[in-house]
Amino acid sequence: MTAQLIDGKKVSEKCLVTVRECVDARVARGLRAPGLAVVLVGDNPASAVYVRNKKAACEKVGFQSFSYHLPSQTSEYELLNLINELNNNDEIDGILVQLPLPQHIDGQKILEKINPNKDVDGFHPYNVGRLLVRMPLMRPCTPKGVMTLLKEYDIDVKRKKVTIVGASNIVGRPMMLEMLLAGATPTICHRFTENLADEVGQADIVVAAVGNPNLIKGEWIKQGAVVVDVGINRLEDGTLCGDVDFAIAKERAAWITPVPGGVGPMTIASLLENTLQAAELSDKK
Ligand SMILES: Nc1nc2c(c(=O)[nH]1)N[C@@H](CN(C=O)c1ccc(C(=O)N[C@@H](CCC(=O)O)C(=O)O)cc1)CN2
Repeated sequence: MTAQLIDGKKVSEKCLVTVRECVDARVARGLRAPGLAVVLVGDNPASAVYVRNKKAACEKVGFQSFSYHLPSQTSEYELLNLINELNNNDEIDGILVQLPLPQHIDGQKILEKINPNKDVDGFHPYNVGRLLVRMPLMRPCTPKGVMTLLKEYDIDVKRKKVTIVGASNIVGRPMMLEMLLAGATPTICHRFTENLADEVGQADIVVAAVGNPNLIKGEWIKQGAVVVDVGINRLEDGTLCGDVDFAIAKERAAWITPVPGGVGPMTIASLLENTLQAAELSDKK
């Protein structure tokens, strides 16, 4: 079997067109375009690329973007003050603090300072808790993007065994909650999991989100499984690869996401959808 590719770039572009149409309709009704504040602290080169791409995407859909690039020595107190200002600014519907933050800043404290209604990353414990109790509001972007991708390709997750590899707060854990909400039976694997190969081998759907190049061996994949690779790893030669050994996995899977061009672009598409949703919430205030 050779897997069919799940094209995240194509699906993300379709999502952007839909967001653009909603923005145009809002503006035609006399409402303002949604506003997204993008906060970057320090000079992490990968973060700078992601932030640039997020701002470019805002422009494409007609959002107003507000940029805050702060020096790496910015204190936690200064950053908390900025978040407070953004929380109180009525032109700003969504606040995004690019991760990772410099080590001297307590990232969790910063994320918890964001007004949950403006938390377009969906990382605030309020929003994670809402997903847990089946009342999602702002849904974490990467897991939401994965669910959108699967839906777009008519890949039904209900009743399926899903193995998620990686238990991070931003991908693995909310991914498990999304899968549970959608009627799948998720298993989450982490650094203490014994016999990862068996857990992966039993899965109808594998979601890899560890950030470890080729950790998931192609031979582990069950014939006909769906493989979603969230890992984005830059190799020494500058090329990108995922967490799954793509060359072998694609010979066993029915469907597979490439890296790049798979889940990554969906993260940004979900961010824009969440920002639009936040603007609509704020209209109702
Ligand atoms: N505040 C946040 N910080 C981080 C998040 C997040 O969702 N919110 N996720 C990641 C980084 N990230 C978004 O911020 C992100 C990563 C990758 C992509 C993407 O489109 N990747 C491309 C390849 C791009 C490249 O050439 O490097 C792809 O996979 O095709 C978008 C967003 C950590 N921080």
